[in-house]
Amino acid sequence: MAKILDGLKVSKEIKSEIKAEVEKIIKSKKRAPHLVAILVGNNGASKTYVNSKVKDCQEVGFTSSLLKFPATVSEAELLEKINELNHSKAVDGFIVQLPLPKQIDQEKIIMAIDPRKDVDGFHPENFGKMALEMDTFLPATPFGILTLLERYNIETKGKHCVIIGRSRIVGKPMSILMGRKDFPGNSTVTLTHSYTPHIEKFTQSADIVITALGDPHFLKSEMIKKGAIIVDVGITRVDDDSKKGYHLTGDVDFESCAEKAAWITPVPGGVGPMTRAMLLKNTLLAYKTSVYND
Ligand SMILES: Nc1nc2c(c(=O)[nH]1)N[C@@H](CN(C=O)c1ccc(C(=O)N[C@@H](CCC(=O)O)C(=O)O)cc1)CN2
Repeated sequence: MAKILDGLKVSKEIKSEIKAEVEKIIKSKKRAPHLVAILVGNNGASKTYVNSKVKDCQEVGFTSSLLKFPATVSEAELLEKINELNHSKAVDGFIVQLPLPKQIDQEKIIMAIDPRKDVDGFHPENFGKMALEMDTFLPATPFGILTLLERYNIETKGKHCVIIGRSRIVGKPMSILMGRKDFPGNSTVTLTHSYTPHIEKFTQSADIVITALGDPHFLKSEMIKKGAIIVDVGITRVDDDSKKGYHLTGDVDFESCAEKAAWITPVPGGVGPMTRAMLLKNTLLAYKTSVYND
């Protein structure tokens, strides 16, 4: 039976480490780090995520602002706000919650963010630095997965890591990070996607499988090898009769895969909370490296 990679527990440890650092900052009479989150439209999951990001900031002693825009907002309006935040001395880092409505060019928005405040690590300059193993903000979800593996002392060196999904937020950066020379990296990486025929041919030989598809129960036990490490990034809301009206399901068929794997992340309580903790880490880094904080 697989052991659990408990993202909720590790995220709490990381938050308390950050909180201790913030207490020292405040004691030395400096201002607290400040994160701004931009939310566009009414996507239920996005609302949940930004609200939890604001709550996380309160928990560790950061200040934060949540800027809400209607789904009809123009690209020009958003760009104007980004320009304002880029120049604000009071803002260390900011994020634009994705996905954005169709009329907004996501790449244009990301490109407009000052890379020094890009605590999501999505700007091409930061993505390039990540690929070249230079110091920068790492995208929160892959950063969270690496930290989770590191805290559980999971060996990645020389292992075959198969990633399912090539999104800009998870799959693509994850494929680069797992192959980097620093720990936990040094894996041999296979990046699979919707045009990969017979994905099971790859996952069956993988030491580590990372799924980021949003396809509930996609990864079945017959697709993995015994003793594999399974990381589930998928979080799908499935409608039901509960009070909330839905429950969360990952890409992994948890019950069957847990019988065969050595380690596995749960959904909820796995990668999601780690994503949030890493955003805090990046915001603290932005604060420490801010040109306004000498
Ligand atoms: N600007 C960004 N947009 C998006 C990102 C991102 O990193 N930056 N990633 C995802 C969503 N995401 C962060 O924003 C995120 C996903 C999941 C969780 C989380 O805490 N999940 C919980 C369950 C929460 C729930 O009740 O739904 C869990 O898995 O235990 C936090 C953040 C897309 N957009």
